[in-house]
Amino acid sequence: MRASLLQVAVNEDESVEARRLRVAGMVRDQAGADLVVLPELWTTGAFAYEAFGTEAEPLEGPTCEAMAKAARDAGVWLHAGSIPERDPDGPLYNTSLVFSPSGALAAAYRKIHRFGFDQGEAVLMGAGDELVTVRLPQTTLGVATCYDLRFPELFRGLVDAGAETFVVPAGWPERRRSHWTLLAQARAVENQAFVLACGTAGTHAGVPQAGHSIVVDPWGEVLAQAGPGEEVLTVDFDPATVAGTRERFPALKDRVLGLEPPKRR
Ligand SMILES: O=C(O)CCC(=O)C(=O)O
Repeated sequence: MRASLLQVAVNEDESVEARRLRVAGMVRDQAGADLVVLPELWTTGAFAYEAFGTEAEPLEGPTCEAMAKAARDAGVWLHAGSIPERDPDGPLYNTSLVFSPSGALAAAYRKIHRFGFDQGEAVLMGAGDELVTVRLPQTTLGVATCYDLRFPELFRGLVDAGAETFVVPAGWPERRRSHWTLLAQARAVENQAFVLACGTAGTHAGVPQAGHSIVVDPWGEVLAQAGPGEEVLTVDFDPATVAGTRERFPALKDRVLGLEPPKRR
């Protein structure tokens, strides 16, 4: 299976419209890949808080339309990263979109863990409450977004739902790049799954982005990692490795669930 992670540069000197057009072209160039992955909030930038409201769009909006068409033109599964979603009956959401090679919207995932503590996404957007998996011919994807990477229980939930390959679009800041690599490897090792984590490059809202998108195998080995700038990271991997690893080293079968809290003495 061939995956291409498009580590898009998000800088303020490019308009959202221009970037949308440019990224659609980048997706089209990936014809021949099985899966193409984009980062989190690549239209606005994950830290461009004031743009969330102005650029938010419904699931039938201009980004979805452009990405559906790009997926169809390239004939690829496309995890189109996330957009600020405007729900007509609710708050904004940070919503990831997956398109099939026919351009149909196969899944939408509203980010569960919002980043920012008492500012930014955490106050401007609503939280999703549903895990999402997507069945591809080669593997079952489990989707998560950026800050979700810090919450192992979400990934365990995805494993229980059948996930073998995690796809994690992000807008991870350079300041915490070491956590990015470490957490991607940890999620792969503990769940014996592939991790495809695609971040942004560039600087927006004064926040330099980490880049360094990464693909990790179920043994925790880094199969490929990007540098800091805009880059297409292409990797060939065998999804059957997941079943093989889980069979040969069956740690997931030794899980003990529902542990009691410590008793007071
Ligand atoms: O957890 C982190 O350090 C970064 C998270 C983040 O930037 C996000 O979720 O947008």
